[in-house]
Amino acid sequence: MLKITHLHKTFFPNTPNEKKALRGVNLTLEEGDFVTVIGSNGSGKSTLMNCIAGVFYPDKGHILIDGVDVTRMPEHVRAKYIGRVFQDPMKGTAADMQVAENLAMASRRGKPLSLKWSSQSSQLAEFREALKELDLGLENRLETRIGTLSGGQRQSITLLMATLVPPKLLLLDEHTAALDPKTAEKVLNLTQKRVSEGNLTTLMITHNMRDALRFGNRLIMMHEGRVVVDVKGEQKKELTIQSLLELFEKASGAEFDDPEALLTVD
Ligand SMILES: Nc1ncnc2c1ncn2[C@@H]1O[C@H](COP(=O)(O)OP(=O)(O)OP(=O)(O)O)[C@@H](O)[C@H]1O
Repeated sequence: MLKITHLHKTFFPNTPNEKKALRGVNLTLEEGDFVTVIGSNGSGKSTLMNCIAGVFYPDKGHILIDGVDVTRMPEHVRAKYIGRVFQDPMKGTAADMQVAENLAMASRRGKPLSLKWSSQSSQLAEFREALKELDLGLENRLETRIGTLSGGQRQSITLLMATLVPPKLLLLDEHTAALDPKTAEKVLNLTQKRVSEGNLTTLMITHNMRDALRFGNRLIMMHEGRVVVDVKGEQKKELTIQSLLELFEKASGAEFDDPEALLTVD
């Protein structure tokens, strides 16, 4: 489904500020893989996601989504394959547009771009049903401007929009980090539901090790621009924070003197 080979990305090459963000990432995801991604600050997690989404191109290597080489495909063109939710609840939705208008836009993924949207009652009923699932009382607020909603409500709608037309790949970049714990839990449970119902191939970056262990069928850990730990299936189910730290130390040669300084445990 997703095949990444020898991906390299260096920012400000050949300058005193040179930063090798990706140093040969290899990663293959099977259809339906739900992969949690952890790693210390600056290990390359967001850069990897940005390369996959086409925010910028890698210097070397290839990215294939469902057999299509998207490595140098413009971001707006490959957007038809990808659903994305960012850390910032203000991103991903159009604040000045109504809830229904935002959802209508999302329902047109992969179709020709058009700003025109007609409120077909069948579509409105579909949106109402989908909003009901969120359990946030939004099903009767289709005409509310998104900008007036709370961060948690907005992030839930962004998640809904990212999955309304099932994407080939769902990218979640610390999408609950800016929410209070209770709301974060709700959005994570919604994530789990949407991913398993749609059998969505998903990459979810998190700084929370418990969430990384709790969700998904596979976990990868990045360090200095590489994937250093990749655990799946039964082995993933049996992982504990302690065994994960040991795996990391073995694979990277680095020591976690203070794990909490690198990753949030709670
Ligand atoms: N657009 C950019 N321009 C310049 N440098 C960048 C850019 N994006 C990332 N970097 C640098 O590349 C390195 C990897 O950053 P990246 O954001 O991918 O790490 P991360 O693992 O997502 O970290 P965090 O957990 O802190 O979000 C860092 O040194 C960062 O400063």
